[in-house]
Amino acid sequence: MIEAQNLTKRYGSKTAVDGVTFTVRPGQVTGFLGPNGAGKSTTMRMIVGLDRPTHGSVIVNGRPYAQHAAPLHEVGALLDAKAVHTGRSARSHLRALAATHRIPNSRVDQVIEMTGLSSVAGKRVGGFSLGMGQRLGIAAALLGDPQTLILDEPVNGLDPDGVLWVRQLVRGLAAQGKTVLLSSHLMSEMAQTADHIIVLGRGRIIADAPVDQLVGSATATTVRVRTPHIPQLQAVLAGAGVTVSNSEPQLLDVTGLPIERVGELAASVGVVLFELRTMTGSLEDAYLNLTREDVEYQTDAAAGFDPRAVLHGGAQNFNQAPAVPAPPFDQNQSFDQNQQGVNR
Ligand SMILES: Nc1ncnc2c1ncn2[C@@H]1O[C@H](COP(=O)(O)OP(=O)(O)OP(=O)(O)O)[C@@H](O)[C@H]1O
Repeated sequence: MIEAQNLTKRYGSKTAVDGVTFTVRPGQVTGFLGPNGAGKSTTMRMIVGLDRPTHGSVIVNGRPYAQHAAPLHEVGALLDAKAVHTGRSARSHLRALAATHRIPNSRVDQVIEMTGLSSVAGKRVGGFSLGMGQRLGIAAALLGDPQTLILDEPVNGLDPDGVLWVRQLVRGLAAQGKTVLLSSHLMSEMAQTADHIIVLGRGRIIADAPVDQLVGSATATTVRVRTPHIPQLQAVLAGAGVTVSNSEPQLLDVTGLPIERVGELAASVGVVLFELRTMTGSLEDAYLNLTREDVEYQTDAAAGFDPRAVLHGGAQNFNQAPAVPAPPFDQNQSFDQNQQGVNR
């Protein structure tokens, strides 16, 4: 469990995190969303004591991170996959971390296998691709079999197999009762992975709700009707609180009426329907609606885009079997044989 109270971080005149209060609960995956510069990474760094709050506090599993005697067993964090000694092999990097907590080498081998790094475990980290570095960061986060995991953009640079693996991994960890806080800019992926979402905008919390609730409240539900009798249907639908848009021939999108009522009104004037269905918004729609005012670094395209117009259909058990085996690398494709490309 992560509990933040009035957490604030200022860098000079810049307020990166502005009095946020939230709880990240065990047994579920909590997605941490927000535009670039919203304060997600700063918040995550404060959770693990890498940044000191200007005001407020944050505790993990009941106490500040720095007060845990064996933090790797409490909190596993992937914050910056590049923060690794490039001259070491993946295995020696993990063994060095493990030695700080008397974690046995057998656990190192286990997390190497879990993260699909077996074939490159002896290679220097300096030659790892971005995706391999991410896997190594996830391996390090899992090393102490912690109760709480904090993963900043863990799927960044992963191939589709890797993205699927991370999704299954974190879902499995949450199912074991662990607390998982995960940031990502991939909304479709987050929609499939998270149970609960916290959205930050300019350092403040914009939303903190279960995914379904967030999508339901931040997007409009539309009834889509396909009929050859558009004018007759439009005439009968016209009324207070009903919005009808006609984006294509034979197609109407109706907001403000339940699907049953649209069907009844069509029947009342003898209009034949070829299609009648409810279209709910996506997490991406909800996110874009929520953060429209809070995007600091905005492109013209994003500024002019109206998302509302687009609706789419515990215990330290080192012997625990890996929940989801990771797909191995194609070593020939992913590994920089010349050891030149650091974190490509
Ligand atoms: N060490 C620092 N010194 C000064 N400003 C900083 C520092 N770290 C972060 N900031 C600023 O604080 C704000 C929040 O940054 P942060 O990296 O937490 O955002 P973020 O939500 O993680 O963004 P992104 O999605 O781009 O990773 C930004 O304006 C950033 O420039």
